[in-house]
Amino acid sequence: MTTKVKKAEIISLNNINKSYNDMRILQDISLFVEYGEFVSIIGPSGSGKSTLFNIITGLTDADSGDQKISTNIGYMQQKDLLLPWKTVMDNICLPLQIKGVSTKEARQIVKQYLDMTGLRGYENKYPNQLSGGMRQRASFLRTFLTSQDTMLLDEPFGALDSITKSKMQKWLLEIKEKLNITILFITHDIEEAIFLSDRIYVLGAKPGIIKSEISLDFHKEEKTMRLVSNELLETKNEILKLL
Ligand SMILES: Nc1ncnc2c1ncn2[C@@H]1O[C@H](COP(=O)(O)OP(=O)(O)OP(=O)(O)O)[C@@H](O)[C@H]1O
Repeated sequence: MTTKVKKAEIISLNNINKSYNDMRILQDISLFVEYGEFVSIIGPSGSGKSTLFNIITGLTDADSGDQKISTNIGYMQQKDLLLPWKTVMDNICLPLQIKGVSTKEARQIVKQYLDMTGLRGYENKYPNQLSGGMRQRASFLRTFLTSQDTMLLDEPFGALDSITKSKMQKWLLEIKEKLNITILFITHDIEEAIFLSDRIYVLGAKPGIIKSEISLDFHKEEKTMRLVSNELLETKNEILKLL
């Protein structure tokens, strides 16, 4: 028997509750994320997933409960929020400039990541000249430069066609290793969650409660194998029954 060695918990929520206008949105949410993990949250529309991210990042206060965050967080929201009048390079430089880094230095920093993220050759284009996948890469790199530790990604591939989505999922796993980051990820797509994650929290709606925590131990090293395995169907059915 193998026992899992627990790594450092860098995000830990205990019994978080949140209501809007007397409507309970999140109820007794307890979850954790360990350093280096890829954790997904899957749940129906309106189950409070984005609200949970807003609470973790401090954009919204919980009504009750405890949270311990011991990591720097970059938050990539559902909309890519790239400024249409700025080039890709200038969009990505923004968070660094806001931190006080000079334009010249910010550009030098961004240049180091262009090859790794597949953005080389696109840096002088404007967001409306990019495909959906490229926009998400630019948005990802901009978010990464705000934190460099932990990324909260709210349905980053929700609007992409299935071929681009599949490429971007593989890209994300590669880039996660290269950048040595932790990811907390929201998705509606069960196969996407199974492919990408080390663990999944399944959220129920009205109110948003955690119905299950699923560890994905199969094909941990070679995640593409998951998509053709028997375990995929079993796990997919398990999640479908919960939703
Ligand atoms: N600032 C707010 N004021 C009032 N109600 C809000 C506010 N933010 C969110 N809500 C409500 O809280 C509920 C949960 O919203 P939230 O966006 O967190 O869900 P979600 O699971 O992320 O949904 P989706 O998957 O559709 O993005 C919804 O009913 C939403 O209308």
